Amino acid sequence: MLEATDLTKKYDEVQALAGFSLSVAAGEICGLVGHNGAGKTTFVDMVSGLLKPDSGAVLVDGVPPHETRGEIGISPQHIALYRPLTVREHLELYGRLSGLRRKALKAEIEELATAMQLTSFLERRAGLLSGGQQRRTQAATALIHRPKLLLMDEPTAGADPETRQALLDVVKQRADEGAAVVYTTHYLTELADLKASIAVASHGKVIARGSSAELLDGLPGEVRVRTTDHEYHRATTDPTAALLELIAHAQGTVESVELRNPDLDDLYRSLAVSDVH
Ligand SMILES: Nc1ncnc2c1ncn2[C@@H]1O[C@H](COP(=O)(O)OP(=O)(O)OP(=O)(O)O)[C@@H](O)[C@H]1O
Repeated sequence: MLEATDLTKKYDEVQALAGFSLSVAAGEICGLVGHNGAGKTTFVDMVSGLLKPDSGAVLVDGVPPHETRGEIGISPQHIALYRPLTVREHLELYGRLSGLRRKALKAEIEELATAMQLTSFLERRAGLLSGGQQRRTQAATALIHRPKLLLMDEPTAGADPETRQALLDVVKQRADEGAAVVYTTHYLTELADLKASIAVASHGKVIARGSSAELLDGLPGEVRVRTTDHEYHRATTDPTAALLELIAHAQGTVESVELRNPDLDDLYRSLAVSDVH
């Protein structure tokens, strides 16, 4: 569904994208992670057709993004709502722009408002919504026309747990219905919840790509032993051996033992992508 190949983009002296390639299939949620300034938003803007690459190509369903705008839903990183318009007017506007009319439009608005817990705010102006309500409205404008490609750039930034869960549930449902989703986030646990494949961006390119199981394979987890005297911990790919060794050398009486499998935070650290430009 999405094929991006060797994208480059330079802003004056900053090489924002330096050979960024990423493919996402229909029905797949791709979690795009990476440090601040890695190029995630630049990539999303390119796929949505807002920005032209210096070189490289983007194809959405086989054609360039500007030829298939109606099939793309975008939830930008920064809230971009029209303050005087109500939530319903936003959804009507975005729905109409994509060709939805009358009954079909009304039905989509009702269904999405319920799923995104927006029903009681439908007649409220965007300027009077709380931050979390604005986030949900923003995401809903990307979803209203059931696009084939969903670009969600940190859609849960600053959202409360309930808002976050409602959004994750709708994104999962849309992927189950066949949408390809690019989902950027700094909350790695969300990607486990979404059962997303992972793409790790660093310095303008994708440096690791696969299922989380593939990317976590071989990474060390952690063993912790707490005794009456001390707490011991060790990173290891062989938890049983590490645990026996820690217990053999621990001082005091063992109070608790904890085994932690590697998670996406470990992956992030192992790829050393936490450096900030
Ligand atoms: N309009 C612009 N003009 C100049 N430089 C820019 C512009 N937009 C982005 N950049 C630079 O390009 C690089 C990539 O930025 P981008 O916003 O794509 O990163 P990101 O991965 O989305 O970061 P974050 O996680 O902070 O949102 C950064 O160094 C940024 O400062």
